[in-house]
Amino acid sequence: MTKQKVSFFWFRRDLRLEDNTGLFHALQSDFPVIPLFIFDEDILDNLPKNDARVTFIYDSLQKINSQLSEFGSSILIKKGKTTEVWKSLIAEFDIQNVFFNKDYEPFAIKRDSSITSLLKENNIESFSFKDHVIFEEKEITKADGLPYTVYTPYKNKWLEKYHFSGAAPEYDSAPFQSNFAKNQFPFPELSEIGFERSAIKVQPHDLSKISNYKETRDFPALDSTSYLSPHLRFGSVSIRKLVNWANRKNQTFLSELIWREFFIQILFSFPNCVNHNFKSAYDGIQWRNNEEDFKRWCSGTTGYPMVDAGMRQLNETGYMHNRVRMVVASFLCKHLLINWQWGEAYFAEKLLDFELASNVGNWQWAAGTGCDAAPYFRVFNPEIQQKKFDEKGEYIRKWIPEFDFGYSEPMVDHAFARDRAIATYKAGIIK
Ligand SMILES: Cc1cc2nc3c(=O)[nH]c(=O)nc-3n(C[C@H](O)[C@H](O)[C@H](O)COP(=O)(O)OP(=O)(O)OC[C@H]3O[C@@H](n4cnc5c(N)ncnc54)[C@H](O)[C@@H]3O)c2cc1C
Repeated sequence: MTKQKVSFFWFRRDLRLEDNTGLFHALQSDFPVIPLFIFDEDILDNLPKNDARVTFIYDSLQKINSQLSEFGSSILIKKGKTTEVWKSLIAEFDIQNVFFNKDYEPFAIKRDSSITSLLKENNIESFSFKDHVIFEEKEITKADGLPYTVYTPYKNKWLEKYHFSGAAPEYDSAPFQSNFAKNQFPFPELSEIGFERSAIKVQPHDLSKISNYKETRDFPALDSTSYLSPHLRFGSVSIRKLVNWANRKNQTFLSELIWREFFIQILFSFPNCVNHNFKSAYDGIQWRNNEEDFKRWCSGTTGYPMVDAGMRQLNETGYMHNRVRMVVASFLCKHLLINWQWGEAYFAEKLLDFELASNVGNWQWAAGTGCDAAPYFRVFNPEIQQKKFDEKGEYIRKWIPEFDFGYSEPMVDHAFARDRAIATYKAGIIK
């Protein structure tokens, strides 16, 4: 029997039907479109069985599947090593085209290049699209064509280009949805993928408090930020819709979305920054890397309430407020003199919104080793940060119930740690 010729749309970090660039183009191809998601064993094998991000991905796919049922279609879910999965799909289906949205992380670039080659060897055309940023790769560069490494000029150029084009185009697939293939693929249980449901949930995003973003965003007890980060990470919201909205509503909020793109373009242009100091002059810093100190930081038992509250919030919920992230990161790198890569790895394991570009970029910013980073001699005082941003101690009490009953002493004196950090950095920076 001859097989039906089909196109595939490969979902990755774009888990939505609406305003999805690659999907919009796939649905206009000459062949019915099979939506696909691959649970990639190369990523999954390193995660705990109850990983909250896997639960979120699973739930997002379920939502997509139920939306697809309205068109008599369904999503094909596979689990395995990506190359092996694609080999078996090529054998099973008569695939004409494959569409997907670009991912700029080094691992993804390598994966996509090898899958594209495999498809080509089998005479299958592949098409990739910009979807999870407004401007990608080399679209925002300095006059000499080199990437920006300082945020403010990057942002100015970004805004100039954005305003010049009016607004980010949005891609409405609705007119083409009859082109989804009419297959009924079984939707697996989470356990069939080898995972368990996590008790930690991704919160829905909330834009209701953004009108006061500038005034409220730094106060963790107000809990007034958008909770968009995991949704942007996995693409359950469209960055184009969001940026167009932010541009009308709040420029400070828009600037934060541009920070996200700044770090994505830094990672694209300087992939080495994942494992190396962005500024190699900082390679000589003699980190203390004390394992007992690291454990106290991880468990939120440093004796500094702002640091401890943040780490407990992270451990319990997979989220931490941005101001507090800055405080805990500075504390790890400066007070404890632990290499930022340890903190980055811990955040990567715990954060629901873990995103390589933003995580590495912000950690290097906090450590002073990054591009456009905080100067090394700026050492946040966790007590002053607490007084400024949680004056009444509401955030702290929420995460440290024992706070009012004789809280433990700081594990290291601030003035001593500050002097030690500055001296160590000074001695380590290669002139
Ligand atoms: C040490 C450290 C590590 C971080 N790791 C991550 C990470 O792995 N993933 C991640 O998405 N963000 C990371 N951030 C940035 C920031 O803390 C989170 O994006 C933010 O707290 C998410 O909450 P929100 O969506 O409510 O933020 P909002 O304040 O509502 O901001 C809206 C969106 O803007 C973007 N944004 C805001 N601040 C930043 C920033 N500093 N850098 C880049 N993008 C930003 C995010 O996409 C965010 O969702 C990190 C920050 C620090 C200091």
